[in-house]
Amino acid sequence: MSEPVIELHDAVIMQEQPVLQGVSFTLEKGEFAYLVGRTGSGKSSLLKTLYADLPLQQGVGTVAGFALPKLAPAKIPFLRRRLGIIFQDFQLLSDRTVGENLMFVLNATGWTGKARKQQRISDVLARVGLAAATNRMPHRLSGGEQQRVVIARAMLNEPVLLLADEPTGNLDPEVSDSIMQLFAEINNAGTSILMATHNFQLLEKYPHRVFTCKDGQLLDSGRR
Ligand SMILES: Nc1ncnc2c1ncn2[C@@H]1O[C@H](COP(=O)(O)OP(=O)(O)OP(=O)(O)O)[C@@H](O)[C@H]1O
Repeated sequence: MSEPVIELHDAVIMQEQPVLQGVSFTLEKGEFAYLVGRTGSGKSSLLKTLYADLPLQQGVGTVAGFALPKLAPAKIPFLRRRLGIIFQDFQLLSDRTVGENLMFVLNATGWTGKARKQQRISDVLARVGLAAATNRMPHRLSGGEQQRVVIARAMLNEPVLLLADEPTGNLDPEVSDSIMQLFAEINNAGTSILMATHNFQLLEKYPHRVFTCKDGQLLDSGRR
């Protein structure tokens, strides 16, 4: 069997003080899991630890094959290249077209060859149903379309894992549904997904494994 995409053992998730303690879980290749819990319970902090925005100071763990404790700063971009990271607020560069936003990431992650890069941009935009949006400015797109561009951007480097923090937080139910369907397609193609959400309707409608942050611990509620 291939190694898990995420493996944490007895990890402490730290902000200025411990947020979650004794965190142990694995997420297998191709698995989809939700991360739920009240405001301030530690969902974002856990995700930040997984993409090395917060250091893992206690416990052991690997993400996408990178050992998290003592991960050298120079290695962090290589870890992030294996991940797709998606937030609630879209964080597209507002002064560049959709295509330029995606080109920016390809250039920053070492892609070469103009035709190859343009082909990759066309491919990911087609995958999220926005083939015609290359030359549009982000603010001319709806919230749902902007989130699709963010997902396209996250897919550029064929990540093994998508980490999504409230990806439907600003979207109405219908648009949230279409984002979930897109996630399902991405997941079915083999990418693991860990998604923090407050939206329990999505959990009911698209059942997957559920992790709950509660009282400083991470509980594995199993599949709903
Ligand atoms: N940058 C920071 N510096 C210090 N403490 C922080 C920081 N960010 C979050 N915290 C604290 O860490 C704890 C967990 O916050 P976190 O943002 O991980 O929760 P969350 O479950 O994602 O909340 P929400 O659902 O509101 O996004 C909270 O007590 C919060 O105050």
